[in-house]
Amino acid sequence: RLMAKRPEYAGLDMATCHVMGIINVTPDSFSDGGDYNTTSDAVARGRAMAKAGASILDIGGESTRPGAANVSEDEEINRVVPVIRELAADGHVISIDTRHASVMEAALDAGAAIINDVTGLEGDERSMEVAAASGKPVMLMHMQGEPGTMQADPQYDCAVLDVYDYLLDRIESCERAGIARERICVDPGIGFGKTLSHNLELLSRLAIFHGLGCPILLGTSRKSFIGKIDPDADPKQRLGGSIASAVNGWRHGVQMIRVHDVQETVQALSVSSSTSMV
Ligand SMILES: Cn1c(SCC(=O)Nc2ccccc2)nc2c(=O)[nH]c(N)nc21
Repeated sequence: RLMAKRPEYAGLDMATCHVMGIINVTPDSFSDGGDYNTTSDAVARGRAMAKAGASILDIGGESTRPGAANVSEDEEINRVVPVIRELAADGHVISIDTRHASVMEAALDAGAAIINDVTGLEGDERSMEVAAASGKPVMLMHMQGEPGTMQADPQYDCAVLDVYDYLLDRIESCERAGIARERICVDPGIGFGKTLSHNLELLSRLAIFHGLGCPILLGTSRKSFIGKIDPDADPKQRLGGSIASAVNGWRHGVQMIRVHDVQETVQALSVSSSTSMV
């Protein structure tokens, strides 16, 4: 009897929903002051997230928020490599959140298992070749414009179909470069060049992206669309909305969810799946 091959991505079973923990290795994310605090705090946070049930730890050294301070590629490397090295040595699955090829190379060398690029491997002309040569899984996210200006006036004919077409184009570009579809994950890029209504359209029609034949990653945690729905909520007061949008993603069959609050999200997904007759 032919055994059905269980869907897999980065060694993870794609028949279930995984939580990806966010680790921003930027001085303002952790205690201000020397790198020692930043590295050791980030490593401790990663270990806690893994213990709380995160399947992947997403490590980034450059904030992509509008108005964020610029970081040199070398500074970005100096921030993320020590953290990746320690957490990869523990055996955790690490994704490197970067749009720079040089940072991808350093992170992969330090043990990163996945490339998470908010520019869909377009932000640096060497990214595609670095990703292809690495043989590692990639995460392709949609962004309209650049982080600094993307929220000025986002325009789409139809946000869902335009994002779908972009992701299909990026997948085909990756395949031409030798990246098999089996090592590609797609992501609609909530908050990256989208108005509130664009974000809500995408969140309510996430299942369409299964048509691309790749696992789907969703990042909604603490994002400003939640603050637009509940204007009183600053980023640290958006757990309810983050959880609700994670469960919505799960309901649409999303396979990975990128969050700050791992334990709470893991619990919400466990209760959601336990209370739904499948
Ligand atoms: C690196 N990265 C980011 S950073 C933006 C962020 O968290 N903003 C934010 C966080 C907290 C509060 C307000 C805004 N978002 C995604 C995503 O949605 N998908 C993938 N694949 N990678 C991503």
